[in-house]
Amino acid sequence: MKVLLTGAWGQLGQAFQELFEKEGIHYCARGHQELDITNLQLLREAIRGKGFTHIINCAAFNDVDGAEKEWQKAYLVNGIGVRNLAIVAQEENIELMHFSTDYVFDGQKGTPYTIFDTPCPLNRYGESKLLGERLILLANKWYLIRTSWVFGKGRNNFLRKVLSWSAQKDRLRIACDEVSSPTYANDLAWASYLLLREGAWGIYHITNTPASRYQWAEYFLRKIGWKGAIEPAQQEEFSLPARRPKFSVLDNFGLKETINFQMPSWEEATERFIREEILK
Ligand SMILES: NC(=O)C1=CN([C@@H]2O[C@H](COP(=O)(O)OP(=O)(O)OC[C@H]3O[C@@H](n4cnc5c(N)ncnc54)[C@H](OP(=O)(O)O)[C@@H]3O)[C@@H](O)[C@H]2O)C=CC1
Ligand SMILES: Cc1cn([C@H]2C[C@H](O)[C@@H](COP(=O)(O)OP(=O)(O)O[C@H]3O[C@@H](C)C(=O)[C@@H](O)[C@H]3O)O2)c(=O)[nH]c1=O
Repeated sequence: MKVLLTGAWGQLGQAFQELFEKEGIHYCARGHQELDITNLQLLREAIRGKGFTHIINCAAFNDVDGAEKEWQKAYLVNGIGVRNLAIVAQEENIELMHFSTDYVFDGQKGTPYTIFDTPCPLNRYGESKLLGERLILLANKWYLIRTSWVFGKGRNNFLRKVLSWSAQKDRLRIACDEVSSPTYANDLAWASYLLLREGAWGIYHITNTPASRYQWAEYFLRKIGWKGAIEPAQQEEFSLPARRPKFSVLDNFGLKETINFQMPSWEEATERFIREEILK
């Protein structure tokens, strides 16, 4: 196995790097500066004849509010970029793994979304990720993994935001009507790697267990010993540019059935995150 990792310095990219170091997997990590997935010519030069067996694409435009205005940027990275990777993977007979989001769903279903359900995004970011879902099909052997509320190394995840709000205020208002599943990047990388090792291409949902933003933030802040007040709030209160689904829990059906691995609970994953990233 020889893996090309794109978007290698994001949360998930770093989780894969750590995992591959531990497992002794031969890999090549390329960040945005070194390899821009929106440039097909550059991709061909970087991949052709290098002996890669797998590409894992962790590159993405993840600014959900920003994508409302900069939708072309989002479509380019999350759509066209994935198409480029699919073309080269197809040309070179390389397996392609890619990640999508719960935000391809509108949240209206009321029960967890399975891999059978039909996407219907509420915002531009969701549209751009759905475009990527369609274009990855150009590759011969693809793994499409939807996940949600990813947290790991780096500054840009919900818990990091909560942490910085908690340093500035002694009273926080957190949405209790927004429910999905927090997903620790290390758990996601591990389960994805097991799929890769199994050679089980196809579509998957991989998340930790469900929680509201409020439950998650409260658990985290109490575990780190924050003494301020946390009040339940409604999503509408925040008047953010992008609409977000209120209930976008993904059902992991198909994962355990394939690799016999059960994703850990969000509580346990959050505790590990605190030990590994916050208190280190
Ligand atoms: N974060 C989340 O909550 C969720 C993420 N996902 C998906 O999971 C995957 C991993 O997400 P995560 O690790 O959190 O993402 P991050 O935002 O942490 O990392 C994305 C990385 O992609 C890089 N990148 C951006 N544009 C390009 C480009 N044109 N070419 C190459 N690299 C580029 C960024 O570099 P730079 O910063 O330098 O631009 C960044 O390092 C993505 O597909 C994402 O959409 C799905 C659900 C939830
Ligand atoms: C400002 C504020 C927001 N919120 C809540 C409401 C709001 O919907 C939510 C937004 O948090 P974030 O900006 O971290 O969420 P967002 O960036 O939309 O998170 C999403 O990112 C993309 C990449 C995904 O794919 C999704 O799975 C999901 O993780 O935070 C509060 O609870 N209190 C506050 O004071």
